[in-house]
Amino acid sequence: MIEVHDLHKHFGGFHAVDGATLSIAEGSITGLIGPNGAGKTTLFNVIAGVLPPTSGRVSMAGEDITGLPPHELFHKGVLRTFQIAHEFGSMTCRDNLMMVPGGQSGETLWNTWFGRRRIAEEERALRAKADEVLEFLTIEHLAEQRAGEVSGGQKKLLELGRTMMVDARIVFLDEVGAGVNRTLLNTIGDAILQLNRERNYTFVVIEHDMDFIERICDPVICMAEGKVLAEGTLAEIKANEQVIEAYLGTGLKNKDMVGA
Ligand SMILES: Nc1ncnc2c1ncn2[C@@H]1O[C@H](COP(=O)(O)OP(=O)(O)OP(=O)(O)O)[C@@H](O)[C@H]1O
Repeated sequence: MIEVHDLHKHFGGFHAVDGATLSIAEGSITGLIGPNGAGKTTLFNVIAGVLPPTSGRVSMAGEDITGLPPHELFHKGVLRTFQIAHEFGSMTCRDNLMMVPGGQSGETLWNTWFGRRRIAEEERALRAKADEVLEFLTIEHLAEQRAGEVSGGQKKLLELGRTMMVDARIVFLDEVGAGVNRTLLNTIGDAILQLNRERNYTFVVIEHDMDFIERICDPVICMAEGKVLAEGTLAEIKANEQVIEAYLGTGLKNKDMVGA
């Protein structure tokens, strides 16, 4: 579905992504792992149009999408989750979801004056959709709560929920489990699996929690120093000599990987 060919992203003389080549199969939940500083987030940001590549190519279903800005990728169903921005923290969780689709009639002055009924209908439909998403994620009780006041894990669910307000095809999740308690992490895992099975979402997931990766991801791609080291099931990756070497001595955060 997505093919990344010889992708480079340099910051000055530093090669954060250094010739990464990989493919993401349609319908998969692909895990992207690697020690700190391996270039995972940078790779995500380049694929999702947040950063321009230095060189290389990204294509989706054969179409060149290299360097397309996030809003164009959004319309093609390529979504990357973002933390709920500070300025939206004072809006309710429901409103945070309702503002995702964009392009509603209410956004033009003409429609504000003359299209009131249509706007009201669109708002009703959006509100129903947002409530459906909140229910799916088991956080319907937070509909009226300000997004800035819910827990870290609930915010992560809301971030995932934003991708459900539009017809996503592929969703990039960056450390969705960071700082999230086990129960909520299980809810997030359930939601990802369900979206994958029932709505054909393809996911690419950056995560340091190996239990989470093991539960939901196949295949797993391991990066180190800006390159792809190995691809396979988590068991295969864990047994890979190059992977073990890359993880060794990289600090506490990576200890799960080498069983230290
Ligand atoms: N805007 C930037 N300017 C300069 N260097 C950057 C920039 N963004 C990232 N880097 C560097 O690129 C390298 C890769 O960073 P990146 O965040 O992609 O790694 P990562 O694999 O996601 O790491 P982690 O697991 O710790 O989040 C790091 O050494 C980082 O310091």
